[in-house]
Amino acid sequence: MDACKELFSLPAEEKAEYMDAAPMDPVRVGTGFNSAVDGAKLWRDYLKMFAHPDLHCPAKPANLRGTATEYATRTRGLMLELTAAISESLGLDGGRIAEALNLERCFQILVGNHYPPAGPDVGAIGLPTHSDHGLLTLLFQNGVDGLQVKHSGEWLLAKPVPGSFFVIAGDQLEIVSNGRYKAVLHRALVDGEQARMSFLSLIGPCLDAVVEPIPELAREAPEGAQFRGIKYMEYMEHQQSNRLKENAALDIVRVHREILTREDSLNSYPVDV
Ligand SMILES: O=C(O)CCC(=O)C(=O)O
Ligand SMILES: [Fe+2]
Repeated sequence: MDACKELFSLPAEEKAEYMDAAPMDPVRVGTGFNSAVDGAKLWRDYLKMFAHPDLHCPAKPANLRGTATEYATRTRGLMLELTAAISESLGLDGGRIAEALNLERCFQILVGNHYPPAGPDVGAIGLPTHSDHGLLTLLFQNGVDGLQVKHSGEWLLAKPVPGSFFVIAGDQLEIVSNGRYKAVLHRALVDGEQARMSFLSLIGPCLDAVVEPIPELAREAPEGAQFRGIKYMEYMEHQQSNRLKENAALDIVRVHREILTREDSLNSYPVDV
């Protein structure tokens, strides 16, 4: 987190090469600071770097690469263990999801978010409502709250236990589990006085893997397969490059898809997550 803070405070010319990056470039630095998008002020600086199969990292600050390598390795190990437990919770063999998604070559990304204090600007938000495109995300924050999750139609403040990770289920988990696990809708609010930082490690399937409900789960579900198969890479490109409302990316693969009104699909933020 310190290395990340240092990166955000580097002069703009040191970060410039990563600031013009496109959604699928392996290192991206961005700011939503003070930018008005559809009337909402996004209040966030971020760093994103692909961490697996290959780690891509800005050259500065000098200690970032070492820290990121260790962080990526350890959090990946933990998420693979969680995936095995999830697999068993679905009545499958522990290795079944890892095998179906080729997790040996899983895609992993590290994200650092910095939300400066918003002061009296009550209209500012950190990150609008979305679900994460991957399988699982581990979120760690500095002691300032702001993450909210939607549960039974209500926004609840997620208060991670200090020193622990908060686990977020992503879109690929919803697909592969045939909807038994739901991708969590979440958003980040900003604090009036304190800067908030969050650091995320996300794993997804191998980019070439075609993700679909595990056949055993689809067979035992009365309504059959809830999603059609899609290559994870294509899913991610779709989610990252479109103006989508909340978790509407899942709708492109949903079999019994709800009909979106034109207004619904246009009333959206370009969410860069
Ligand atoms: O900062 C947070 O609490 C949430 C960040 C987040 O959801 C994301 O980067 O995808
Ligand atoms: Fe997220």
